[in-house]
This record gives sequence, C-alpha cells and structure tokens, in this order.
Amino acid sequence: MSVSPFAEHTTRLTRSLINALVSEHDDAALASRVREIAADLSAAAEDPSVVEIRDPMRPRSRFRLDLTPASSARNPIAPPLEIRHRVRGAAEDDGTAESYADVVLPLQYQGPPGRVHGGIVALMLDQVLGDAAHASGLPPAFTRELTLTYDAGTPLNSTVRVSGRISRIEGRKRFMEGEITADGVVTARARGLWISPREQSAPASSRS
Ligand SMILES: CCCCCCCC(=O)SCCNC(=O)CCNC(=O)[C@H](O)C(C)(C)COP(=O)(O)OP(=O)(O)OC[C@H]1O[C@@H](n2cnc3c(N)ncnc32)[C@H](O)[C@@H]1OP(=O)(O)O
Repeated sequence: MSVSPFAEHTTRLTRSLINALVSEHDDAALASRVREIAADLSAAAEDPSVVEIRDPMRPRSRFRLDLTPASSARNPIAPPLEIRHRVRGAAEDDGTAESYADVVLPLQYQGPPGRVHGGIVALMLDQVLGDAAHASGLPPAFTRELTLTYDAGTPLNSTVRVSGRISRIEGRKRFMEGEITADGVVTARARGLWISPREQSAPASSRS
C-alpha cells in the first residue's frame, strides 16, 4: 500500500517530535523545537495535496497493508525500516534469497547508553525474518518462535543492516535465521519458526 507524501511527511515530523522529547531536557529548548514542528505540521495540513517529499521511503515489504510498529512508513513509532530483497551474491556465493534493511536508529530507540534497546533489536529481526518467510508465493505464516542472541551492542545513529532468510521448510513450518550487522560485525543473531495456520496451507481442493 502506498503512503501519500502528506502522511509520510506527518510521520517524519512526529518522529522528530518524539526525538525532541527524549533529546531535549531543558523545557525552553524543548518548547522551541515543539513550536517549530507544530508550525511545520500546520503548514502541511493547510493543503495536504501540495506536500512533496524529495526522498520518500519506498516500502518493498511483502506485507501489503503495513501499519506495523516495526516498519510502516505511516507509523511514527516504527523504526524507518525499508525492507528490500536480494539474492546473496559473490561474497556469500550461496544464491539464497534474503530480505534486508539498512537503518539508522535515533535516540528514541536507545536501551543502554549508545546502544539500541534489545526489544527493538528483536522487533526489527521479527519483521525482517517475517518478510523473508513470505518469499515468492508462500502462504501467510505467523511467528511461532523467535530466539535471539545479543553478541554485541547495536549502535545508535549509524547504519546497521538487518537481514533474514529461510534456512529450511518442513510442510507448514519455515525455519528462519538472520542477524544484525554494524560495520560488518554481527551484533545480534536470530533463529525462528514461522508456521502457516492449517487452513491457509491446505491444498485448494481440501479447503472447505
Ligand atoms: C502485516 C504485517 C504483519 C507482520 C508480522 C510480523 C510477525 C508477527 O508479529 S506475527 C504475530 C505474533 N505471532 C502470533 O500471533 C502467532 C500466534 N500463534 C499462532 O497463531 C499459532 O500458534 C500458529 C498459527 C503459529 C500455529 O498454530 P498451529 O497450527 O496450531 O501450530 P502447532 O500445532 O502448535 O504447531 C504446528 C507444528 O509445529 C510444531 N512446532 C511447534 N513449535 C515448534 C518448535 N519450536 N520447533 C519445532 N516444531 C514446532 C508442532 O509440534 C506442530 O507439529 P505437527 O504439525 O507435526 O503436529
């Protein structure tokens, strides 16, 4: 589902407001940021049809109606996770289809100082592995199990890559794996199981 420039602009300004709240501890400075953002919000709302965005997010997620707090371009609590697809190439040389997103997490996603909160790490891996679980025509499936190891701190304010792929399929079960890397170093690994509900994975002739 495409997101209008006005909706995306409003999402970005709301993210800026959230960021100001966690960044500005001085009320006068916070008030000044709030006034600026409120003015920008009001100006755009005057005529939504003329709002333009130079670098719109191009959602390529396999989830058609993405309103999730994990990757939606119109949900300001979501990290700006722009999921893409590729076949792992020369370096890995195994031809595996993969979903991935390069993302910069600002202060509102902080857990320990300077590091991304572990729950947000899990959220992003759940979403990217979930997207990969829906590769080429596979029926809808839900996360049944997600196991993480936190190998190192995932840094704020610099690009990290979240990746996920299918490791094997057994009937309704898709076993998934993925990781987050920062500067090529793995900071978190995930393994998971996605399962299609019985009625969705039954052959068409046996569906009632
Ligand atoms: C629009 C964008 C959406 C983005 C979504 C992002 C991802 C999400 O957040 S999904 C939401 C969170 N997850 C959920 O809500 C799922 C909740 N769970 C469910 O609905 C159900 O458990 C469901 C549908 C996954 C599976 O239900 P059901 O078919 O009853 O599974 P169940 O019988 O327990 O297990 C199926 C098989 O897997 C096996 N199995 C279960 N767990 C495991 C495991 N950990 N390892 C190996 N096998 C397992 C079972 O033994 C069973 O085997 P068999 O078929 O041989 O008997």
